Amino acid sequence: MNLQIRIQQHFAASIATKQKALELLQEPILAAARLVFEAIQRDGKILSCGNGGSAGDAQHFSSEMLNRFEQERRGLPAIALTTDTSTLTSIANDYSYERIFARQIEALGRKGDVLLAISTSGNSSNVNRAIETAHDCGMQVIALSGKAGGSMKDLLQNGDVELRVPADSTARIQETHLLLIHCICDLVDQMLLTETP
Ligand SMILES: O=C(CO)[C@@H](O)[C@H](O)[C@H](O)[C@H](O)COP(=O)(O)O
Ligand SMILES: [Zn+2]
Repeated sequence: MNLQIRIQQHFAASIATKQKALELLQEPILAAARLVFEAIQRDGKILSCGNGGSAGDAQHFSSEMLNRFEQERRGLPAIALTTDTSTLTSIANDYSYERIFARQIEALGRKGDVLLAISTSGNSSNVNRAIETAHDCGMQVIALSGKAGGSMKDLLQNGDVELRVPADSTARIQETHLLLIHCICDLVDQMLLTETP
């Protein structure tokens, strides 16, 4: 098989997924950025989590908050719950893998904080436990998902935002999640830069 055709197919599918996402997700992207902005305004923070590629996305987001995105501005409060291997391995070992994020939220989550929960299937039980615990702490949730939304969609409450990418391929969903994250970072920067002191 001509491998160049596969490259062309990957690009075409990625572009088509992003185009469809643009048509469906503009309002929820704006709502997600508002949740992040409002949390920062009330001295809250953003916790983020996900597995595999989505763990990378959780860290990508927190680094853009803590350091910066494209504009010069103060560092913003965010913690990726995916990075501390001592904490992750001890929770998984002493309790269960399902609790690796929830246990950290019990310790760190405060009313007014926001959880960025990332799962392409919506069926990762550790991410879903994190959502339940975030709600117990009085936090709102931004859910980045895909496919049919999985069990994650049934956990969301009023005030949460679901950004479900209209695709079935994990890779296409992940590529679009990163675009959504960059949109949110940019919108938050715009909101911060135009806020009246
Ligand atoms: O990056 C990829 C596949 O592109 C994988 O590492 C993928 O993230 C892992 O299989 C995850 O465990 C999938 O979890 P989820 O997106 O269904 O929550
Ligand atoms: Zn991947």
